[in-house]
Amino acid sequence: MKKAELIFIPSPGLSHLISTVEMAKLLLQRDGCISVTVLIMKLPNDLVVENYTQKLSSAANPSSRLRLINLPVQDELASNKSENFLFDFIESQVIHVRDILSNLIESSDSQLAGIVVDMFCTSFIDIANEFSLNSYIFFTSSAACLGLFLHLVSLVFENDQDLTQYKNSDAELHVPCFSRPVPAKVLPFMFLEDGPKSTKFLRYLKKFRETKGIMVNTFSELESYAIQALSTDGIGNTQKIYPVGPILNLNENESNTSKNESEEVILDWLNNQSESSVVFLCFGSMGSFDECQVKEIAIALENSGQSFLWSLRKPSPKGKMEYPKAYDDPQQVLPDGFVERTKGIGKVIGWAPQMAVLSHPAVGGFVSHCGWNSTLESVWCGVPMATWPMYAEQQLNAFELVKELGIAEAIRIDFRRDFKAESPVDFVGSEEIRSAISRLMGKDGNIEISKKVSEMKNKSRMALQEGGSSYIAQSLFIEDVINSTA
Ligand SMILES: O=c1ccn([C@@H]2O[C@H](COP(=O)(O)OP(=O)(O)O[C@H]3O[C@H](CO)[C@@H](O)[C@H](O)[C@H]3O)[C@@H](O)[C@H]2O)c(=O)[nH]1
Repeated sequence: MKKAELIFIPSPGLSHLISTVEMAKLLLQRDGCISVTVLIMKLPNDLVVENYTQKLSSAANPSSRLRLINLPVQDELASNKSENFLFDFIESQVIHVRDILSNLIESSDSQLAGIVVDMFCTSFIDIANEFSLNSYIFFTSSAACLGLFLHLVSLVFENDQDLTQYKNSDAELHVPCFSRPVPAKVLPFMFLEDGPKSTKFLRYLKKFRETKGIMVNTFSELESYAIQALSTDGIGNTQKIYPVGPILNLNENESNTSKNESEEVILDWLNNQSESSVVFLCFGSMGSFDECQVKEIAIALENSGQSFLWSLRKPSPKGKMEYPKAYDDPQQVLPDGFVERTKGIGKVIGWAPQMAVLSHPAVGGFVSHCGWNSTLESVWCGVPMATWPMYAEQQLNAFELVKELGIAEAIRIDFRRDFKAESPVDFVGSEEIRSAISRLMGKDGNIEISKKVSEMKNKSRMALQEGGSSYIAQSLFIEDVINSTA
């Protein structure tokens, strides 16, 4: 039987790549007729992604229906410091993607069923159109975020609104995917800046309308309101929405970039802590704080008396889009004597084996930047969160988690940090952090939250089982793909 081949094109960076690859693997597992080629874009000097793709390639067996093609790394872009760096980089790949698609159409023993791009890669939809291929989106954030993005597109392109009016504004927006008004303070900052970057991103998002369907890394039980709104009047278009998640990397070995601290040592340490006693702090692949804020967190942890596991990494060099790296010696930024005084109850690490940590029974709470993958991982493991968003759509996620879904404590909802770590624009004092951690970890503080998170843990697992909501959504997507190649 002729196979249907999908071409996945995630944007550069680990978080989008990992969930895309996991999505691809799941489709392969679900249907023997599907094969997938993932086109991988690596930013210059991205050793983290390099490491991940190498492990992935060496694990793939030759008969595998998952194929990886590395798009050329363009070193000259390493010196591009423009605001639009990411978009320039992605657009510079158009020519290569066109060549690859053309070759695949000629040579493949499968029929190309379409391309699946993520939110930053919709410029490739034009190429799919040239070859009369279908386009789909794999949306790596929440359904509520998707709803907001589509709403902003219609405000700008249909209602001629200028989004910069919401910068530093106390206004609230009525967004179909949210049951309550959304404060302008939690809108992704990128949209509020006057410049080519926000215009470009909005144009990318407008192209969602040209796709046949949108797979969202969420599940119906978690975001029922948003998904209902999207499926009825949220978009006003004909795309199908497929809540297919949570799509997680349960085999972390592939993405573990740990250098200083092996997973074993960390898990051994957790093994010696009592159940639900440890607060885990981790701020995603790009998360870091300046020294002042690091000290404040340390004071809060010490004053809380709570056991802790803290993934602490140093800010990337100014103006560089690099992952923060572990400190050679974290004591250089921690308060004097902190490591000594907290020995036994606390551990400071670099990159964390996050899924393994969240799955460990000793972990009772998670201070998170609210990246969507981290959010889903926390829900999957039934660990309540405290929100400390930093950039991208994380403030919106924090708002959703705390106010809409009631599954997280707030440290802050609208904290912002400059993506390029050029200047901290916000600061949280130790007492505010300590008191949120106490609420998160306290025996009485978060009963409602704990209850809801533990319900969602069960529901997230059921959603993926045969007959579950996400399983059915995956089947519908597969049916659409197979039918369109018939
Ligand atoms: O020390 C670490 C840090 C991160 N991770 C993993 O890295 C991923 C991080 O993903 P996510 O939580 O989504 O955060 P970001 O890396 O910040 O992801 C980007 O992409 C997400 C999905 O679109 C967005 O929600 C975020 O705002 C955006 O910053 C997760 O799987 C974590 O388990 C680790 O394993 N160890």
